[in-house]
This record gives sequence, C-alpha cells and structure tokens, in this order.
Amino acid sequence: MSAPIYDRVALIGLGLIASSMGHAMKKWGLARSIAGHAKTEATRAAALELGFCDEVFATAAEAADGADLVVLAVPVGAMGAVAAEIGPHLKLGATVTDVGSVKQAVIEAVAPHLRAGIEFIPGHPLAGTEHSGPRSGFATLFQNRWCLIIPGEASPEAVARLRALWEGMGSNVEEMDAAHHDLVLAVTSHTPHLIAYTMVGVADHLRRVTESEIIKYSAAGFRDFTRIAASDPTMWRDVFLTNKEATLDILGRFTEELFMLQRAIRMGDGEELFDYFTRTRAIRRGIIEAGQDTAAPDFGRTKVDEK
Ligand SMILES: NC(=O)C1=CN([C@@H]2O[C@H](COP(=O)(O)OP(=O)(O)OC[C@H]3O[C@@H](n4cnc5c(N)ncnc54)[C@H](O)[C@@H]3O)[C@@H](O)[C@H]2O)C=CC1
Ligand SMILES: O=C(O)C(=O)Cc1ccc(O)cc1
Repeated sequence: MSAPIYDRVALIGLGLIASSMGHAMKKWGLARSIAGHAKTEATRAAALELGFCDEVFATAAEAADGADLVVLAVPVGAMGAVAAEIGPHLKLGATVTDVGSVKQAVIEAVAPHLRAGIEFIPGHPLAGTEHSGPRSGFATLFQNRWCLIIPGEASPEAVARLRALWEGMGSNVEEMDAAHHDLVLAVTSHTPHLIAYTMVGVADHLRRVTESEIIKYSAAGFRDFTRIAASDPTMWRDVFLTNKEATLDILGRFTEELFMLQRAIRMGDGEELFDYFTRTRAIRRGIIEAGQDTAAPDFGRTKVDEK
C-alpha cells in the first residue's frame, strides 16, 4: 500500500480503462475515495458491486464536484460534451486528465471548457484489451506498460502528481507533445487496428465461399486480427474520425509499400521480397535487443532466435 496521491478521484465513463484504474487505485491505496459517473443504472450498480468506486452518480457534474483529479474515460468523440458539463463544477486547483487514444482533438474539445486555475494534463495509457464495459477491468492492466502524458501549460507539481499516480499503478510514464503522440500512435496502434479490421472483413467475405474454414484453420496472425477487430466500434470510429490526418498519412505510406510488394509477387521478384523481409526482421530484433519491447509478453524479451 502506498500513501494516497489524491484525496478524491472522479472517474467519468466506467468502462475498461476507468474500471481498471479504479481497481488499481484501490489495490495500491492511491486515492482516498473514488467517485464514478456512468449513464446507466446497471453500470453504476456494477461499479459499486465490484468495489472500484465508493460512490456513483447519474451525472458527470455531481461526480466531478469536489474532486482533486477528474479522469475523462469516455470515447474520444464524447470528451468535449463531458468537459462542457463538468467545467463549471470543478474545484479550483483540480487536475483534469483523460485517457483517450487521440490527443490533439481531445485538447481542442476539452480545453475551452476549463477555466483558469484548473490543471489540464491529457494522458494515454498504452494498455488495453478488446473488451469493454465496467466488468472488463482489472488492477494489473497498466503494469509495465507505457503511459504518455502531455504536460502542456500545467504546473510541474500537478504533472509530478499525475505521473506518481500512473507509476503507482505500475506504468512507465513519458511526456510527449500532442501532435507527436498522434503521429506515433497512428503508426503503432491506429493503422494496425484498421488493417486488422480490413483483414477480418476480407476473410468474412471469403467465408461465404469457404464456409467455416477460415476461422477453423486460422493460425496465430489471423487470430490476433480477429481479437483486435472485436474492439469497441464506437471507440475506434472516434479514433479514426479524430486522428484523421495522421492515419491517412500512414495509410498512404502503407498502401504504397503494399503495392510495391504486390508487384514483386506478380513479377516473381524473390530478391525484392527476401530483402524486404530481411529488413523487417532486423527491425524486430533491434527492438528486442534494445530492451524496448516492454509492452510485449516476456517470451520475446529474453532471447532472440538466432536462426
Ligand atoms: N480499450 C482500450 O484498449 C483503450 C482505450 N483507451 C481510450 O480510453 C477511453 C475509454 O475506453 P474504454 O474504457 O476502452 O471504453 P469502454 O467502452 O469500455 O468505456 C467507455 C464508457 O464510456 C461511456 N460513455 C460514452 N459516452 C459517454 C458520455 N457522454 N458520458 C458518460 N459516459 C459515456 C460508455 O457508455 C462506456 O461505458 C477511450 O477514449 C479510448 O480511446 C485508451 C487506451 C486503451
Ligand atoms: O488490445 C490491444 O491489442 C490494444 O492495442 C489495446 C489498445 C487500444 C487502444 C489504445 O489507445 C491503446 C491500447
């Protein structure tokens, strides 16, 4: 148990990320009390039953009232409306953070609703699953994962406190600016998710021809695609609508490379394919050897296959 970092934390939107934060804060004693807001009675009841909130409220404004830290944990497209609702009720000196997968759009939507004297520190835990809702969370979700925070104009004291909360939940914290965040995430998360969605869509069309073979014989790669493509549609719709420029940029580069590989296959250019795959293999090995694969299970970290 650590000493509490915040007296009163308010979680707005009680899904996977908020419930995981609630469980983690309880497990490691990081908040003296946790208030939660969800729109439905069933979700509010689940939060009390599972014990990751001490109190629940039917409005975001009531939950945020008197909180030292307010965590916006709703889909990116809903952040602005929630900020508009809680803005007038925030305690002076309170910190507002969010956990959204996109940062520039959240800042544009939220900042105008926060008056002077409120510390706004956007954040993004690089941890999650394909599951959603209040029953999907668990205390160890953020362990050994990165959490990116965008300090902006916030005071160093408020930033240090939020950093301590994430570190208390087991994360490695890095500061970043919002535009850079959105570009990095377009490469590492957003475009890969779109590719998974597309691949599962392609297989679904084929399934009409081959019946159940595609799922039955799918090896690990395709299974991972189906897991990722089972993620929440609202959340991912909002990610693509709000990180439009960066994902379109990366998708453009992706399709150029794909066409190049398509041509190599058509032309029977084995050398081109071999060189490309040799380069990508070296990248993966470089990541592992540099010890930077902290978001992956241990099997890749300790030993590199020499073959
Ligand atoms: N799922 C993941 O793996 C990760 C998600 N994120 C981000 O975290 C945020 C939350 O995602 P999850 O917890 O996964 O989603 P979730 O779907 O499990 O939970 C979100 C909750 O917000 C509620 N909600 C939607 N609009 C609302 C509104 N206007 N007022 C109050 N509640 C509202 C929904 O009913 C739902 O219960 C998103 O912005 C997402 O981009 C960040 C890292 C990982
Ligand atoms: O489940 C997975 O593989 C993920 O990639 C989880 C995830 C989803 C969205 C984020 O913004 C961060 C992490």
